[in-house]
Amino acid sequence: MKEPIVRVENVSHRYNVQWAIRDINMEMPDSGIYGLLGSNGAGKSTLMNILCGVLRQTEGNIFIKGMNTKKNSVAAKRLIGFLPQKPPLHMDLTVEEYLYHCAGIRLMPDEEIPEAVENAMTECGILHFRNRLIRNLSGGYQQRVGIAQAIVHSPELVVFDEPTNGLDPNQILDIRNLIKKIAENRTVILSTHMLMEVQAICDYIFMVEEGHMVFSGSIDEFDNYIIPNTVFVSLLDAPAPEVLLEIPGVTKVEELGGTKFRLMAVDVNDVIDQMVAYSYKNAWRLNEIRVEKSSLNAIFAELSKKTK
Ligand SMILES: Nc1ncnc2c1ncn2[C@@H]1O[C@H](COP(=O)(O)OP(=O)(O)OP(=O)(O)O)[C@@H](O)[C@H]1O
Repeated sequence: MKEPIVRVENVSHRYNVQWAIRDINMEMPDSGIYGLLGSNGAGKSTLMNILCGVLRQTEGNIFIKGMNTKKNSVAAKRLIGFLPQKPPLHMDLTVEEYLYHCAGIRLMPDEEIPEAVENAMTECGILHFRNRLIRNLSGGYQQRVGIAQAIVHSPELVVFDEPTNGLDPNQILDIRNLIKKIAENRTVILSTHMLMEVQAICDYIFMVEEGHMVFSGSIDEFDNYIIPNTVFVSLLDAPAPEVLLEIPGVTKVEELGGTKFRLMAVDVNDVIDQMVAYSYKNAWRLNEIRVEKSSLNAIFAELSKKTK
């Protein structure tokens, strides 16, 4: 059986007396973008730092391609690239000098470094700034350099801790596009407190609240987790709401004004089939019907309440 890229088993961490994360389990079998979502102080950075070997967990184990990071920390770290929340940039070096330095501390063989630095600068769109001091770059380009240092040694797993924090909207879009490109042939873990960010670029979500994992799954599963889907209908010759409530599978009817309704459903697909059939039979003149998904914001608020 193929080893997952990342396996986190019962990991807990305590700073002094206070537990920051408790009994975290995660598995990332393949390439793609895995979002680690949580509000401020939820434990994201603690988990990222442990995953990348910057911090040693109090309890539990982490396996990178089957290697236990406690026992094979150097070999595991070769497979990981990390952009921490505060990028470890050296402002007085040029972009190229800095990336040579980073490739060196990742123990790359000397002869492989020039090509690796060239590739990382090309991938991150900073080739034209190779001779510029990092301090003279904009925030967005400094972040690109931070990303370049995370991929210079061609890691299979790249971990970004809040990579778009503090950037302006255009820079955020640029960095997200770059992360998507990087994830085409690597596994990427991205931590964020922004639901929009997860929605925009992630394939899977892990959500932590107050140190506990409260959800893991795909975006669709996340969306359906707490609040059931609802069906929006518009009928030109609508019956009374009580009549709609009699349709099998409809649990609640909300009037939206005019001849529009929101139907709460046990199974939305089933209710759509029923609604089409009933409308045809009773000549309600169905004008529009569609599934309404709960916003991630609503789910986030519900999940946060659940852990309180
Ligand atoms: N070095 C430390 N010493 C003591 N407590 C810490 C330390 N670092 C983090 N904590 C505490 O651990 C908990 C989790 O913090 P962490 O930074 O991992 O959360 P986070 O989700 O990354 O939040 P943020 O987005 O604000 O960085 C918080 O209660 C925080 O105060």
